[in-house]
Amino acid sequence: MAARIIDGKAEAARLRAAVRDEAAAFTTRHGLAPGLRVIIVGDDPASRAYVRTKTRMAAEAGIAGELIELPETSTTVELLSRIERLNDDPATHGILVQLPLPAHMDAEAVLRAIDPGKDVDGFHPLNVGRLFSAGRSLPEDLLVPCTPWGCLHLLRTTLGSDGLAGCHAVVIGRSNIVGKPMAALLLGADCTVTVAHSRTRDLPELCRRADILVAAIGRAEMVRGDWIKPGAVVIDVGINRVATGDGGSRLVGDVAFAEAIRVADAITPVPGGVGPVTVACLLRNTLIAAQASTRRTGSPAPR
Ligand SMILES: NC(=O)C1=CN([C@@H]2O[C@H](COP(=O)(O)OP(=O)(O)OC[C@H]3O[C@@H](n4cnc5c(N)ncnc54)[C@H](OP(=O)(O)O)[C@@H]3O)[C@@H](O)[C@H]2O)C=CC1
Ligand SMILES: Nc1nc(=O)c2c([nH]1)NC[C@@H]1CN(c3ccc(C(=O)N[C@@H](CCC(=O)O)C(=O)O)cc3)C=[N+]21
Repeated sequence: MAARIIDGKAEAARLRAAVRDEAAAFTTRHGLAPGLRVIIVGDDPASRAYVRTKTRMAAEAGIAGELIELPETSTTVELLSRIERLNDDPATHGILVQLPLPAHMDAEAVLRAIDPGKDVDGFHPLNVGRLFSAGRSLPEDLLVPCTPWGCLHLLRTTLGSDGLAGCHAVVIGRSNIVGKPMAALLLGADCTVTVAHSRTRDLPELCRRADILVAAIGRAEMVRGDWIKPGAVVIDVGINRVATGDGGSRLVGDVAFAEAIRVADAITPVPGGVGPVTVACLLRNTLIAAQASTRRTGSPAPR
């Protein structure tokens, strides 16, 4: 039987509707909408398209989103001073710096400079540390990286809230954006977790032992149908643009979808899987950051 297709687009719409209700209540209470600032450096067309989606979705959810576009030639110091100003701005509750940054910039220093309370990507070392030291339940105000949070959310909607316990989860990829935080969240959900990467031996054999397989590699359709355990749940994080015969292009994931669908119990498509849920989580994190800032100070102004 063909696998269930996990509808990330529909789930994202549900998440955004919930954010919209709470954002409206926040705005009424505080006279100020939750505010998100997305900074993009350089003019990579794909990155620009993503960030435009983020700010448009924000507006629809009642979040005041603003896109800050900086030239490729900006320096780390210039970006840091921009972040400092946003850290001090009471109307800014969430700050996201689109990655990757140009190679001449010090990305680590940039991520460290963002106020951890406004770090809606969850990439600041303080938030990373809180995530990795959390147990089964995450602190309510913790800003968790959006993509892995979205993957966990889709797994819970597919398997039920207790359906993950005891599962062997294999995560392919060990980046700070996806693989590592994904592993931390799955551990917190009582999975037995294996993290694979480019030096892992016999990856197909390892994957065949996974009840839950998360692919975050960045290689088009690398995971084949015969790597998948019958009945497994497959989460495909990969976003790869490949050329089509007619001179156009299309998006594919890291998993060979047409093969996998014949073996898996459930699978996320690309597009329409993890991507939209990632964006919904960013809005959710902005709301959480805004709410936490008022708890800290009694007003929306964080200082
Ligand atoms: N849907 C969404 O919301 C998002 C999607 N993405 C997509 O997810 C994918 C991964 O992103 P990201 O984590 O940032 O990518 P990175 O390039 O930072 O990490 C890729 C990981 O895959 C591993 N890898 C590469 N080749 C192989 C291989 N042949 N066998 C096993 N492991 C391999 C690397 O191993 P090693 O560490 O050894 O080099 C690395 O750990 C990309 O397609 C990206 O576009 C990313 C973020 C959000
Ligand atoms: N600081 C930072 N935070 C990020 O979260 C971050 C980042 N940098 N850099 C790039 C990656 C990538 N990423 C995506 C988010 C949504 C879709 C998405 O919505 N994709 C749609 C398709 C979009 C299309 O059609 O092009 C989908 O999968 O259906 C894709 C990719 C977030 N990232």
